[in-house]
Amino acid sequence: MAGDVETVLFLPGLGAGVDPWDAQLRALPSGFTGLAPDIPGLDQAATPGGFTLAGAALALRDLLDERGVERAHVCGLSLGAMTATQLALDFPERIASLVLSGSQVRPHPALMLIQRTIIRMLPERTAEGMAMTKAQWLGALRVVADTDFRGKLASIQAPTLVLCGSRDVANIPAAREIAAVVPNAELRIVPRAGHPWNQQYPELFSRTIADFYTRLSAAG
Ligand SMILES: O=C(O)CC1=CCC(=O)O1
Repeated sequence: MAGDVETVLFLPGLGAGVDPWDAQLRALPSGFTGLAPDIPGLDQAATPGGFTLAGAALALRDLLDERGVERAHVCGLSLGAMTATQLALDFPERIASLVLSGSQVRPHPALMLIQRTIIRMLPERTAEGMAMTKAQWLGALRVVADTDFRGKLASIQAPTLVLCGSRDVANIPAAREIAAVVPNAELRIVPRAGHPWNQQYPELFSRTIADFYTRLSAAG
């Protein structure tokens, strides 16, 4: 942490658009500051091996080095939450806490296949609307599909808030699994919320994480 100010590193989901964490950056409690980079390497996802969670975690560790941040609170949604998990596994000493929303442990192969099949049929302009190409989108989803955090999560020591919208039904089993396996985790299933609920209910998301960070600060 730089000086007395604690840093929250926000990591977005796929195709989250411009400034997806705007509301949360503005609503951080006093004593906290935010960083909200893109997921590193995602622009290379069309090339096999061009984007990996381990590569993204390494680049984020380098970003923390550049900014002089010794330990960060990391808050991720979806692919961002999976990247946050990888960062916590690879560089545990750099992680003050985790917020994992709509994350995954071992994505269901059939669901991933269906998702990729649908995306292949979409027009290119759908991906352009997410500031990606279809090839990058499919490449990133291949990385998601190949991820398997089973057997690894129990080593995470950082205080962890696991979140999932009650309408994000595909990710609720993973949220329950993460909260059961990570030793210092708490779970909140958020009524009426969907998958990208930091943008759907920005004030509620901001209050939820602010409460978590304030409790951590008070606990010292
Ligand atoms: O939307 C994303 O970021 C990709 C993804 C990971 C888990 C999930 O449900 O979607």
